[in-house]
Amino acid sequence: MTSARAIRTVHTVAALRDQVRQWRAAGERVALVPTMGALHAGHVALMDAGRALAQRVIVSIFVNPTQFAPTEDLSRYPRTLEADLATADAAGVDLAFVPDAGQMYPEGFATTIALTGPALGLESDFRPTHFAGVATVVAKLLIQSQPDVALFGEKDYQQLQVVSRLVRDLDLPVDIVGVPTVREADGLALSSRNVFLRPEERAAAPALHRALRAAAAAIAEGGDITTAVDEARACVATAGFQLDYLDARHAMTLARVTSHTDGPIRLLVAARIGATRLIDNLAVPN
Ligand SMILES: Nc1ncnc2c1ncn2[C@@H]1O[C@H](COP(=O)(O)OP(=O)(O)OP(=O)(O)O)[C@@H](O)[C@H]1O
Ligand SMILES: CC(C)(CO)[C@@H](O)C(=O)[O-]
Ligand code: BAL
Repeated sequence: MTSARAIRTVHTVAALRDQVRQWRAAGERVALVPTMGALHAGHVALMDAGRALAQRVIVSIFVNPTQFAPTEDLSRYPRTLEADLATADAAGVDLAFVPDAGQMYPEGFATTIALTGPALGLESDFRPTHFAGVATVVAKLLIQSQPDVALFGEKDYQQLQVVSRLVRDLDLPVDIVGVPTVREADGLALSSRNVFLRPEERAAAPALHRALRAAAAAIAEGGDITTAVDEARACVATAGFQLDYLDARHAMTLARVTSHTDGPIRLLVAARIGATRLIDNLAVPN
């Protein structure tokens, strides 16, 4: 026997706003979890964190076309709406906002957010239009739903820094909360794109996390940062990846670091294996 779902699904900004207005009138705090669907345990961790911080949790599910370049995987991005609604419902989410592209980008749409700071380099060297698309859609989602708090995964670490900067710079009245990366037992970061990995690629994939862990440990023990980064790059390549980048950066500004005194350090990597591009990152312990 299947029980009825408690989650409500809306497709329009008007219906979303109406629901949020009612919650606010009742004095309830609202959390937003923005996603592109194909939900997994990483997304559920964001929903759980939202539940702990607010009485009401909204998940948005929208595969945002403007953050994909024409050459990227927009058309094959996994779309599993029915399963996603069941997952969100089981996680205690109150509302799923599932707009279509016409709702988010009506005829004549002509506005994009321009970024510098943490958006420069790393992902932007390989996906130059990506963060403008992310920042614009995230700003829209925050303005549409006006949550008290919005949850983002550390898995997309540069995105988290870009969104945190965006909210400060545009005075958006919302707390941005980062949630630690959820991993498979072998260390691979959960990601919607992991479904594309062929068995031999899946077997090789934990090398990303292993390489970051080894480099983080070496740097934490006082080892030379450039040497540790070079060794990690070599490990990733040996495992069969083509490296886009692997670098040591300041944990908040994402400026390049070369010395232990340059601030809290984060290691970030993006690499391709077969037809799949994976990203990961790790803090260097102080
Ligand atoms: N393993 C994870 N742990 C914690 N948060 C995660 C994890 N994977 C994704 N998230 C977060 O979930 C939110 C929605 O991400 P998204 O829908 O793009 O899923 P994804 O698994 O990151 O997919 P993709 O394969 O596109 O990177 C983002 O804030 C992202 O950082
Ligand atoms: C934040 C986001 C939902 C914007 O489309 C997306 O970039 C993602 O899923 O990380
Ligand atoms: N999680 C980031 C979404 C993207 O790669 O477009």
